[in-house]
This record gives sequence, structure tokens and C-alpha cells, in this order.
Amino acid sequence: MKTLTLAPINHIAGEVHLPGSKSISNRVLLLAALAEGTTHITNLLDSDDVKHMLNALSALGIRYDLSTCRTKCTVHGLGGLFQHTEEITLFLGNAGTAMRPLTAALAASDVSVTLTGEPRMYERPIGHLVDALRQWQADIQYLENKSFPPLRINGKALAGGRITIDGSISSQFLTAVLMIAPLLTSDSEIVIEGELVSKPYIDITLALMSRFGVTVENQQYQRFLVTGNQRYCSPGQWLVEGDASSASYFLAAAAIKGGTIKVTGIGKHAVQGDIHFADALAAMGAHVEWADDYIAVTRNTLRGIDRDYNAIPDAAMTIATTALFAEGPTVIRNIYNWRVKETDRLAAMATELRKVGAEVEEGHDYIKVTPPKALTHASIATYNDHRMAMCFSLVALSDTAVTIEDPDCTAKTFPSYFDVFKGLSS
Ligand SMILES: O=C(O)C1=C[C@@H](OP(=O)(O)O)[C@@H](O)[C@H](O)C1
Ligand SMILES: C=C(OP(=O)(O)O)C(=O)O
Repeated sequence: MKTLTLAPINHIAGEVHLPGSKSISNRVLLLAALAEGTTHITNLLDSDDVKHMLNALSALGIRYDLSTCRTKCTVHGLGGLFQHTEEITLFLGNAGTAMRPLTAALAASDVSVTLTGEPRMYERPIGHLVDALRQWQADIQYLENKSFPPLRINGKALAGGRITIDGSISSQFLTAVLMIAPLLTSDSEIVIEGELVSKPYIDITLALMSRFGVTVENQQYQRFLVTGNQRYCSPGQWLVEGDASSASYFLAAAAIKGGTIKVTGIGKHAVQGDIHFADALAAMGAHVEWADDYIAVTRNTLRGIDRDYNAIPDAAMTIATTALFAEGPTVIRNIYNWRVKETDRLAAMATELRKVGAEVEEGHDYIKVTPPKALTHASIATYNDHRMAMCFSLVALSDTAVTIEDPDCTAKTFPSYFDVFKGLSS
């Protein structure tokens, strides 16, 4: 297995132009495909998750022109749902932002499709989404285990109407039904059961749908009303914001061993909830500067904090390794759904933090990290989880080297991560 050893880093500073947001890239590609008109997308993320969406759209007959650098894409929209194709199988890797929204869009289109993915995708639940779509009479079958991909979808026109959806495991299920609701033949009422997790991702969905001409009535994240029989209309041009989750590693690095690091491509008005990772760093003691077109963080003494991170589950992982450099314990709460992402992130984080010497308490839905006096060198298993690899790069900001196993797993969202990280270090 390939490994990467990062030598101790004394100082880190500089400026990073962030690659495009994964969440926005895959939403915009799908909306552009379904919209009337042509969409010129710039700063598209070039990563595995986006490749899976692009490949799926191409197999479904969508025409697009992708630049050689793969960050510019012109999508020729259908002006409606997908049209009849031969029976096809779409491989979606481990991309939740492809699997969940495509399941809904295909269930409502005249297509017969099998959705497959990497082994971990078959352990990531999708039952709440399928249950919701079946209330709209969707025909979806589980090919292996109940409530998990792979799926067989016999798509057909869906009428809309009132459905309930469990929001307690993933917001991506609600994103998926919201995105197709305006294209159904009548109005829809979507009622949330359980406490909706990861709410800021719903804000991203609603903001993007609105730029494509569709407004949704959001009744306090409990009930959503969507008018049926509409069309998405392309806004023409789309500049994808920088990825706020990817920004978290650089901002944390500055807080620990800056210098100042400035990330551009996002700013205080960004639509992604993960920009509020910077608020957590500020609460730990870091200096944060918010501008319209960048966020900058400068080092200060850090202290551990105890917070609810349900709104920013991805960036919250970065707090777990930042905690190694804080005074006192850090508690990351209300993050049960870490367990159903790229790996069981609560278990993986606890195991690997212990390897570098931290004292860790792993709860059902929280993790408490107490830093050691000095970190120890360890070989960090990454569980095919890009964020495990990127989070543990921060260990090198100590007096100790760190070895990252399978560093190429960052390809899911940030293929060049280690080059950029090393470029800022001295
Ligand atoms: O909608 C999205 O773009 C995402 C929603 C979040 O998932 P959950 O809603 O499952 O927490 C997040 O973890 C994922 O990386 C991207
Ligand atoms: C949970 C993640 O990805 P996905 O979109 O596959 O859910 C992630 O990127 O941390």
C-alpha cells in the first residue's frame, strides 16, 4: 500500500484558491441537465465524486462539453426529466451527492436503470429516501440488502402529493426529493419525520433551485411545499464557490501553526454551511478575518471547546484533529451520522487519534478528545475516507512526523490536497 510521510512542519502560511465545492458541483450539474437552456459552469470540482455524476449524465444522454482541465463545463439541458434510454447500469462510486439525487431523478424519468457503487456504498443506508419515493408510487427495488444500494429503478412519471421523509440520518434524502418535486405532475408537500440533520445542506439545495427559477416554501425545516408541473430554467453562467469543507484543513493548519492562511473562492456570504467551521476555530481562540471573497485565519493559543456540530458534520472532523493542539479537552457532539459516511468515522477517528497519543472517549453520537503532552509518530489508517487522510495531515504541525496510509483516497473530493498542503509548509 502507498503511504506518505509528512515531516514536522515548523510554519505554515500562504493563500489557497479552493477547488469548487463538491456539494454545489454535483447539484449544479444535475439541475443544469434537467433545466431548459445551456449552463456554462466554471470552477467545477475535478474529483472522483464529480466524475461519477458526469459519467452518469453522459450515459443518460446529456450533452456537455468539458474543458481539458475539467473545471469548465457547458451543459445542454433537457428542459425536463431524463428521456428513455436502453437499460443501463450506472456506477456511482461512493458519491452520496450522485447516488441520492439521481435515485430520485431516475425514479421520476422514463428509464430502467441499475445503480451500483463501491462496496462502502452498499453499507450506506438509502431506505429513508426509497420509502419517501415509494409514497409517490416510485418503483425501486433493492438488489442485495433491504434499505441499501445497489438499486434497480423502473422509472415512470410520478404524480407528487403529500409524503413523509425521515430526516434523522442524512439530509441528502430530502435534497433528492426536493430537487425532483417541481418536475412532478402535481404539487407536493414533504413532511419531515425525526430531527432533520445537516440542515445547511438543505439551504444549499434551496438556494440552487432558486437560481434555476424554482422557489420552495420551507416551513421551519419541518414541511416543504413545492408547486408541481414546473421547469428549471438555466441561469446561463454558474461560478462554483470554493469547497468550504476542503477549506477547513488549511484554516485549521493556520490556527495551529500559522502565519496566516487565506482561502479564496469563498467568503462571508458563501452558501455552504461549512464556512462556519471558522466560527468554531474562533471560539477555540484563532483569529478569523471574514471578507466578501476570502476567509483568513491566523494562529493563536487554542483551547478545547464543547459544541454541537450537527450542522457541519464534514468540517467537524477537522476539529477532532485540531483538538490535538488545544489546551484541555474538546467535545464534538450530535454527530451520529459520522457512522454512515465513507467509513464509521466515529470509530475510525477514535482509533487513529489514540495512535498519536490522545485520550479519546467515543460515544454513540459524540467524541471527546484530550490531547497528549506530546504527539507520537504513527501510521494512520485512512479507511478509504478522504477526510481521514486530510484531517490527519495536521499532525505534522507538531514536532512529530505522521505517516498517512493510502493518501490517494483524497481523490474523492480533493485529488491534489497533499501537494497544496505541502506547498504552504516550511
Ligand atoms: O448534500 C450534500 O452535499 C452533503 C450533505 C452531507 O451529508 P448528510 O446530509 O448525509 O449529513 C455531507 O456530509 C455530504 O458530504 C454532502
Ligand atoms: C460524507 C461525504 O460524502 P458524500 O457526499 O458521499 O455523503 C463527505 O464528503 O464527507
